[in-house]
Amino acid sequence: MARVKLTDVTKRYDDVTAVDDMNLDLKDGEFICLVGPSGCGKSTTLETVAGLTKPTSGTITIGDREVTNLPPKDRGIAMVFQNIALFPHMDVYDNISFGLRLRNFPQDEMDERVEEAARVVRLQGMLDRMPSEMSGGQRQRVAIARAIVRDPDVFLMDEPLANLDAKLRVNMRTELQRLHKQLDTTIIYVTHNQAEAMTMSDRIAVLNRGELQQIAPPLVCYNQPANRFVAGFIGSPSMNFVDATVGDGTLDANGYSVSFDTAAIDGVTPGEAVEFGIRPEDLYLADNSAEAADPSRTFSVTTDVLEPMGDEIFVYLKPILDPSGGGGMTDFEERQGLLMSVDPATDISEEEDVEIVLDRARIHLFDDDTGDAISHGVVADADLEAEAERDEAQAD
Ligand SMILES: Nc1ncnc2c1ncn2[C@@H]1O[C@H](COP(=O)(O)OP(=O)(O)OP(=O)(O)O)[C@@H](O)[C@H]1O
Repeated sequence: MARVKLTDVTKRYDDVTAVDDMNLDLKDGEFICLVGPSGCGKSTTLETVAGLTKPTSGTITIGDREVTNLPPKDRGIAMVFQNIALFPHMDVYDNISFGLRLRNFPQDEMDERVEEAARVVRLQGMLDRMPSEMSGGQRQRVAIARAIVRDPDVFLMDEPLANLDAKLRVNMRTELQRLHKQLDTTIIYVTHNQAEAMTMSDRIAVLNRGELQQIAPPLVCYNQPANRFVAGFIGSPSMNFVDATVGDGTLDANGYSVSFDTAAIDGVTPGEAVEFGIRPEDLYLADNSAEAADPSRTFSVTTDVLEPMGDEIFVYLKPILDPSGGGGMTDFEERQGLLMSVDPATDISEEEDVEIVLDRARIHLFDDDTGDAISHGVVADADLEAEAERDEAQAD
């Protein structure tokens, strides 16, 4: 295992900046996922570490060696790609040991390494099988074993599970986590799959347009996104965003006000336009009259389409209208309504008028211009206490 460091790495292709001034510092043994929309520079970043692409500027260090100008074979890395290219005419043993044979490894050491790698990926007893006699998942494990035998300091994986069916993907995900624990190797892993990134990584690096947006443990990216982009990208379904104005101790959107401790947040002033974000699971149906009677906490909405997902129901809400009746159409109305996720046992139907509550401790505020996060879940203590008292009184 080895520390991997990218310092000011930029990669340009003619007029495209694929990677823009990337700085990453990965600890020994860390599992990092690179995520972001298509074309954001994930693969290019990985290729610069692999030595398959030379950065336009910047340096790359693996362990204590600068490798920026070294060929791939001298970097102590092994790669596993999406399209596993096993040699069809070779059995599993020969496929796994291919790289070692090229390096003229002695037979007994080669046997030992292949056996060990096969054990780690649970392919013992299959060494004389041909690739055509194996399932997609088994073939993928051969590809991983081929990387393991090289005993690399760093594994680079580019969508290694992308071609597998959903069930196998989940199995392989746990296999990779086990492998990481067992080998204790630094892994840089490119994926489109959020579940993979959330479950496997020590930290997620979120990229957009070649730029690093945030690198942090999965739950930090989820709960404290650095900016609106990360907030919208991490989490499925996506966070709801609403244009709002900062009031005096309130957050106002479309004629509604939520009491909000604006004084506790640095850098926002009354009258300022902000964007607030709330995740679908942080919206609730008002289920007691104390909540419903408190206009600072509830909104009257009409349900639109319902999507029962098995473990939850996605409830699309029609856009909220200004309760004063004034104002008419607003830009909020032209936007999509909010999405709420509720328990599958909830008694709810389409076209139903409901009162919803939003969990104020889970509101994210973003700068309207830069998209940078201003705050996450700031609620005045006094408000929370008052709410708790009302809820308690209601319960009695
Ligand atoms: N060899 C190349 N020549 C020119 N442009 C390239 C080359 N390789 C990548 N690019 C461009 O660089 C940008 C980043 O590409 P990259 O493949 O790194 O993105 P990615 O995040 O891995 O995308 P995906 O998720 O679709 O695989 C894209 O705009 C792409 O078109």
